[in-house]
Amino acid sequence: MTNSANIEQAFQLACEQYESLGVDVKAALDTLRRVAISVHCWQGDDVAGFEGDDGALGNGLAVTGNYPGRARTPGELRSDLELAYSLIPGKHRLNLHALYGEFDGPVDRDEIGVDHFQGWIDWSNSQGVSLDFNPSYFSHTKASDGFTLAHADSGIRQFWIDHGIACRKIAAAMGRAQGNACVNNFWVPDGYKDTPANRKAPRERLAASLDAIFAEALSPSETLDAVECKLFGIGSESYVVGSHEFYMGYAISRNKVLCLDAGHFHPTEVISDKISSALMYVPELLLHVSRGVRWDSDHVVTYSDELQAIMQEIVRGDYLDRVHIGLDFFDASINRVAAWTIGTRNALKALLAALLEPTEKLQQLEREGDFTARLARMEEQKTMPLGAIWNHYCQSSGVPVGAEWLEKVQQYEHQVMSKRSDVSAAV
Ligand SMILES: C[C@H](O)[C@H](O)[C@@H](O)C(=O)CO
Ligand SMILES: [Mn+2]
Repeated sequence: MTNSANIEQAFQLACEQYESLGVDVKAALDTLRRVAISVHCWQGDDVAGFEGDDGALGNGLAVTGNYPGRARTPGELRSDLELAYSLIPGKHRLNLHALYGEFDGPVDRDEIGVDHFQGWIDWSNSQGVSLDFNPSYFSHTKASDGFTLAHADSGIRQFWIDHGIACRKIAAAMGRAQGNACVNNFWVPDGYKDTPANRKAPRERLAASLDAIFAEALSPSETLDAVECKLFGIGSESYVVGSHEFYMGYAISRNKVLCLDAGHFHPTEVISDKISSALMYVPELLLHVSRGVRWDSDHVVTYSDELQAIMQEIVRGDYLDRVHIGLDFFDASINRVAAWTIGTRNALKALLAALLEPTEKLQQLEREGDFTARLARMEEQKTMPLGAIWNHYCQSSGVPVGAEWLEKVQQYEHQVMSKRSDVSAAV
């Protein structure tokens, strides 16, 4: 049933079903086509980066798995990304971390500049893939005790402040080059393994450091600053300086973009329920769409209830212009191009499902107090022929339909990724 005539026939039948509910399928697809997901570079190489050290990950982040073939150079990462983008319908963005610069020799984090990212800017231009950015506050000797911007030592704090300032300049240059704002997201691991005696002082230091980084006003048409909270990390189980309350207050009081990572809250706490509250008080949100599993916050995004709820909230609240959708997962136990493809296609599929809801009808039933009909219609919606619309969208976007994309990844793995030796052998 994957030949193109069958796909179109199934699409026509599905359109009739959706349209009988008052859903405008063409409008839904036009909207979906305009949404650019920010695909995270770090799934491609297990968050190792290109700083020329051994790429050992640390400071609250861990990648598990040893699937062969991770990207070891910027060229390999770009090639892997190009394959992933060719399997995902629509035009998307790339979210780069500062440790992915191209460095001739050792360049410390407080010294990085636009030159180190010119290769990425050129690539972005040639591919039509806009960039987002992140300072890297981990995997560094000056973060080895788990503190950076909230460090008690003013010299270490200043080093990381300078890193943040350098990253804002790079993000602004990216935004200028691509003609749209580069979202620059700040996440710091700072926290304590065990019960702190003073929860207040590190938070005061973090706020002061962030204020120093953001002191210079940069054009929002070039770059937007985002801040990301976390409940706990490996080694910061008892206390994280940048908690949800800390950053919610910080973003509101400084007019910053608030980043909500789906894996950064209590296991039963969901970010879908936070979107409409946060957007009452902050101008914009950045989402790190991820999937928490027990203690780990970064599994590949699947078509889960929470993924669907996140996309429903964005659509039902009419927030597409105020929410930047990014991804954040890193799984080294499966093919990494497949991980990107699965996670991004799922995010888009869930967004399509939300766009195909009879939102106005559901909200009208709710206003009228008809909760029986609201529940009945929401449940019926779950078995509407989403797959037929999705297949048409993939086919008309020139990307593989169904699991056909997997063959392309397997072929690439056989021809390219499997020939990569271990990182230590790469220069
Ligand atoms: C590598 C990312 O910046 C990182 O995952 C951060 O966004 C995060 O979620 C940390 O847990
Ligand atoms: Mn994140």
